[in-house]
Amino acid sequence: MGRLIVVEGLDGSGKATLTASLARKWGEQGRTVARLAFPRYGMSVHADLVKDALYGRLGDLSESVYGPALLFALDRQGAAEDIEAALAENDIVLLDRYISSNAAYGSARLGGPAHPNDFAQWVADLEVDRFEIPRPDLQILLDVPVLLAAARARGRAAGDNNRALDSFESDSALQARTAAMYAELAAGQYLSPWRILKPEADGSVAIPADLLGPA
Ligand SMILES: Nc1ncnc2c1ncn2[C@@H]1O[C@H](COP(=O)(O)OP(=O)(O)OP(=O)(O)O)[C@@H](O)[C@H]1O
Ligand SMILES: Cc1cn([C@H]2C[C@H](O)[C@@H](COP(=O)(O)O)O2)c(=O)[nH]c1=O
Repeated sequence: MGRLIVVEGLDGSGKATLTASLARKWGEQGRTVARLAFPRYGMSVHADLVKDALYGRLGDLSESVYGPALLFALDRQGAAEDIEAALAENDIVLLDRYISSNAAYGSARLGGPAHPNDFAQWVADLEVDRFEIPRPDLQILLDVPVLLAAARARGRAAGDNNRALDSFESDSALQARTAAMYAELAAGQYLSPWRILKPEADGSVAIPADLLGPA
């Protein structure tokens, strides 16, 4: 049975870059790695609907906190069997965003740590207990300063006509509250143990040797 490892962090924090780098390094060690990113745009009707909500194309659903969170969760429920199968066949299943994205962004939309709420528990009850979505073995928080992540997200949007900032990405106060929520979830070991990776002064992220495991 493989390990389910998740990379979490803000929009533009470098999750896709880090997951690619982790997969390459584990592959070089001879480990088999399956990768998946959430939301599964283009693969799941729920992911495509939530994208519509993020770009204001679903009326008042965009203002809802629980509505989009339910769509994100249904996207993962639709992938649960594939994740179980990938765990049976690989050493590592590596995910770019997972259940904690829902907990962090939804709690932040309700006000973040300054307005304590039970949204993260609601997400765990829904996704892990009710939908039986596999629990992660390890979550890695890419703890990049909010302003750096925002600058990268803006830079990517400027260079790619298909990557205009969505309503979460363009809300800098939401991003700051989400960063605080991620810190809280990691400190509380939400759903699994967490590791926190911070960038070096030049923005690069060093992967600790013990995270890669024995060569
Ligand atoms: N260590 C790094 N140094 C410099 N630029 C980086 C680094 N990591 C990522 N970037 C750049 O920042 C941008 C965002 O990176 P990436 O797509 O990996 O982030 P992400 O967290 O997956 O974003 P999102 O969640 O918004 O899709 C990209 O243009 C990428 O090339
Ligand atoms: C999976 C997931 C994502 N979100 C948030 C995080 C982002 O701001 C957007 C879309 O994700 P992307 O990586 O920019 O494509 O949605 C969320 O709130 N809940 C989730 O489960």
